[in-house]
Amino acid sequence: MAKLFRAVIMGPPGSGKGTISKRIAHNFGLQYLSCAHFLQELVATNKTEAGVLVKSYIDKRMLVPDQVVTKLMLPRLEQLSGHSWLLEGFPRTLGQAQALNELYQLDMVISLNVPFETLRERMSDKWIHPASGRVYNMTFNPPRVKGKDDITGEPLVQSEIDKPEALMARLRHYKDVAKPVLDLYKSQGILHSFSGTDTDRIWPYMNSILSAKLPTPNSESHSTPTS
Ligand SMILES: Nc1ncnc2c1ncn2[C@H]1C[C@H](O)[C@@H](COP(=O)(O)OP(=O)(O)OP(=O)(O)O)O1
Ligand SMILES: Nc1nc2c(ncn2[C@@H]2O[C@H](COP(=O)(O)OP(=O)(O)O)[C@@H](O)[C@H]2O)c(=O)[nH]1
Repeated sequence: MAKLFRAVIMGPPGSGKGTISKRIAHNFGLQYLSCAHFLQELVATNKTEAGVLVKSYIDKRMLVPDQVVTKLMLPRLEQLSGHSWLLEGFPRTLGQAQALNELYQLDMVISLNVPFETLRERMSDKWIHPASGRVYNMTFNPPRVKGKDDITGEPLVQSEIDKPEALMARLRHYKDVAKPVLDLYKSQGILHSFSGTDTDRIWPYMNSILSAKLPTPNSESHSTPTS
């Protein structure tokens, strides 16, 4: 059996983690797990103590405490044993990275660096379908019908947290929390940073680095799914 590949993608809000993760998962046949989506699903479907606790943090857009999130994510990862995977949004903190390190040897950590001004422009053009989390950008990946989700036809909304002041605060927070995590992965020699203003220009570099490390079950081409 081919060696399993374990990767993590990191980057500030709006840097294209979700967009690029879907391309990687599609091209290389990895299982893609977004921690935020996983937590949101848990909140929606699991009315246990854990679900209620997670909801109390998500409602305030706060980070869920490390012990809580690792206790949920690590068993979820165990369900993916036998698969190569790409994690987005986990680990977010040094504590989470250390907990993950105890169980898995990561092959690669992708870090996206996108200038603030670009993030600000993107976020002012970003629309979401709240129920599914599908994300659109009015220039980069617009919905088929203006203002409507491609799958359900329901209305798209813009979020308060994507407005410039809120974005600036989220960015500052990201930098503080991510720095020790990135330092750890750098010291392990597995950090690959990609800088740029356009996902479509970053992607070919990333694709070629990944192609050297991974077999490609799917072709070079990519679709830009929104779910
Ligand atoms: N690994 C994690 N550890 C703790 N809390 C988390 C983690 N991942 C997500 N959350 C929480 C933080 C928020 O309350 C909520 C949504 O997270 P997320 O969608 O990542 O938004 P965000 O604004 O923090 O970042 P981004 O816009 O980069 O995705 O879930
Ligand atoms: N204009 C533009 N928008 C982009 C580009 N890449 C991603 N986006 C959009 O930027 C927003 C944030 O992207 P997303 O992948 O959700 O970033 P994440 O928050 O890091 O997961 C979404 O609306 C995307 O459609 C790009 O290269 N140019």
